[in-house]
Amino acid sequence: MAGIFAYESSEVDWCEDNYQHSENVVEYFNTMSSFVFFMVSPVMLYLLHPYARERNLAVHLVWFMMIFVGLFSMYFHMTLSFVGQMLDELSILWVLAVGYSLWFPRRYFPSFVKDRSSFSKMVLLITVVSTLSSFVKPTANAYALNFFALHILYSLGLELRSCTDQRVRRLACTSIGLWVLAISCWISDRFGCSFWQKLNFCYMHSIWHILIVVATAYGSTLIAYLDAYNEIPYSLPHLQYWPSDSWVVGLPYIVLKGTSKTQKSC
Ligand SMILES: CCCCCCCC/C=C\CCCCCCCC(=O)N[C@@H](CO)[C@H](O)/C=C/CCCCCCCCCCCCC
Ligand SMILES: [Ca+2]
Ligand SMILES: [Zn+2]
Repeated sequence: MAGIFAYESSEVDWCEDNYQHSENVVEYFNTMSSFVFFMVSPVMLYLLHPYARERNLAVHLVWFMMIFVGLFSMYFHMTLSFVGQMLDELSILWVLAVGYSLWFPRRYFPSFVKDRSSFSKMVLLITVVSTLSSFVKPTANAYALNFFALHILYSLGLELRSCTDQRVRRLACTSIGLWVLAISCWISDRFGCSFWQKLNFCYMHSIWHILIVVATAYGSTLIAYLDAYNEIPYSLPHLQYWPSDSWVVGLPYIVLKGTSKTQKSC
């Protein structure tokens, strides 16, 4: 039993050299870069509050749980333990489950699902079964999780087919661009380690941490915007960037310009 908590008891070992900067931290930069979860999550909780208050306070669960994803990611890279790996992967699975329950467009619900509450129960059941199955072949979990990103991109493509709003399209392009960069880093750390070792630059997984958090901030705001547009159109949702709309870098958020039932804008 103690073995599953032991340092390096996970079958996964990322490209970064182990114990390079501390004898207690296996992968120093991968551990430290997980700090970005703690920086972005509180800002997103703050920025999404007006939308969450109007739509459903459960929206806050996504970024609240992302703080735990960051915590478990730090623990995993610090120890490379089996428990760390499972906590890291299962916390991502449960964030995805909450995201799907809240935001999956109701027009794509399977025909036997009558409302969002039944859909959430179905997602809960699938997530519990997936949690149990994840112990069967733990090395396959990360690949399975990445397939959800493909499904999210596919669903976004369907949603955006008829949208001509330039702000929405720009956010979609940035989200997808960030995700492509992030997943390229993840794959190249996994499969191109000998190349990065020759360059003496084994930090692709650390860069993935930063990019995937920002991609999630962009992607989840886009999904939340489309949800607001469909589910609470009277609130007249608009996209803005924090700290300033005119800055090149910033985090997107939703401003609700209407409070009573008025017409749609996109
Ligand atoms: C309609 C559905 C809406 C759902 C929206 C929910 C969005 C948030 C979901 C997940 C957050 C991703 C957090 C990533 C944490 C990374 C921690 C990590 O690095 N773990 C690795 C080990 O250290 C592990 O190998 C990684 C496994 C792969 C995780 C893949 C997660 C899928 C990411 C989905 C991101 C959506 C971006 C949307 C872009 C348009
Ligand atoms: Ca390593
Ligand atoms: Zn990681």
